[in-house]
Amino acid sequence: MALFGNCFLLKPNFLSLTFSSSSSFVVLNTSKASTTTMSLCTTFAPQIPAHFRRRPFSSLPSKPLFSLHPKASNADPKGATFSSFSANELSLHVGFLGLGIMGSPMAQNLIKAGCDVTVWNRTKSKCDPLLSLGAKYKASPEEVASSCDITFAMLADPESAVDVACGKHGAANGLSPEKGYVDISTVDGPTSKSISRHIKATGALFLEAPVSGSKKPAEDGQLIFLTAGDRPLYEKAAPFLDIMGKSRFYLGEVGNGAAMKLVVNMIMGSMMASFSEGLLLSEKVGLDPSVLIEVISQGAISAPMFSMKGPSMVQALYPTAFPLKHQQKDLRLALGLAESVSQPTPIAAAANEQYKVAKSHGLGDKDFSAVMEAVRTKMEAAAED
Ligand SMILES: NC(=O)C1=CN([C@@H]2O[C@H](COP(=O)(O)OP(=O)(O)OC[C@H]3O[C@@H](n4cnc5c(N)ncnc54)[C@H](OP(=O)(O)O)[C@@H]3O)[C@@H](O)[C@H]2O)C=CC1
Ligand SMILES: O=CCCC(=O)O
Repeated sequence: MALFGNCFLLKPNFLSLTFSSSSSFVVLNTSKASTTTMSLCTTFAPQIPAHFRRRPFSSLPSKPLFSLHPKASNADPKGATFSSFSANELSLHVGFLGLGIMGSPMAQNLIKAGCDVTVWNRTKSKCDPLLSLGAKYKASPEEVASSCDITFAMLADPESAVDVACGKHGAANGLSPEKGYVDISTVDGPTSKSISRHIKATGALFLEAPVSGSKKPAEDGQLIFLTAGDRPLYEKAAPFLDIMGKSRFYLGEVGNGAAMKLVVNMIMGSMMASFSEGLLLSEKVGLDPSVLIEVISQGAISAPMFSMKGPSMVQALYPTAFPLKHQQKDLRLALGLAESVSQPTPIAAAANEQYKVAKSHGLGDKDFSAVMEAVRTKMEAAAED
């Protein structure tokens, strides 16, 4: 990487970024040679008004921005063995609160890896499949937290995350020093900070750890954890995160994990709304949307999400992996995050309106790809005008 005046030159195959697994420093790997040079250079874009131009980077950050750890186990691809974890780590008692689409397979992977897992869910019947795999049951979050060393929570939204952590018979009542609480739910930073304060008032440690990845990655132990909070708890929970996920980022102070997750999901929600518009437009102008999906899959805007969800969207089928109501919640929270720093986000705001319409049509429990039905309704209404 070189800086030439205003130009920031990257040789993508020559320099690859890797991240040390033992420290939080970003490492530049210069081992791969290439002649390709890509430039992000303000002087190459004189038509862009100065105040919109990208400011040149003056140097690499002097402080690490985050640390990334790839999966630290030598688990086989099916998740059958986890021999890199010591008996000591796996002997910790682990609690799991919230057994929805995500929580159930995550807890199941912990049980299958040999962990001692105690579960609780508001709707008790959802515990049954896990109990038959060997999990223990407690009747409240408080009882789970008091019987476990680390308690994970995977709840629907800020309200339920607060209630389960801080409410009557909430986890905080069962916590004490030496214990830890890891909240995996997607919530906003202020909510996460408030939960953190409650948890830490008990002497226990707190980590926020929302995930990227949906139902299938949860089943396959391939989630991406976006963690922030007490570093000692991050280290203690790492073997369990590695059972449930393929990588983990440690992002510093509580709120940073939540913010990262909301930014990712803001982009995702806008992408899906835009993809829906494209599928419907292609059909309207006489193209085969299935061919559009194939064309996209071969080009620069290819994304697993389009290839995986596109074929069922074309058939107006939306089998739920990520509920639409949660995507709308994330857009709402992301817009709040943007507002807190006075950043305009008109694209996300427009996408959010589509999800709100879809929700009002009773599609909240369908997959978020059902936003296409809101786009379709608008298109049909416009055709009638
Ligand atoms: N599905 C996905 O692809 C992904 C989801 N997420 C996020 O993970 C979280 C969980 O998602 P997911 O598993 O899909 O959601 P689900 O709707 O399937 O599960 C939600 C869970 O929260 C519980 N819950 C809801 N309200 C309350 C309440 N008031 N008190 C106690 N428990 C409550 C539900 O209990 P009950 O069974 O009784 O209803 C259930 O266990 C959300 O924050 C979501 O945004 C993150 C990444 C991917
Ligand atoms: O919050 C949901 C994220 C879904 C995904 O990352 O595929």
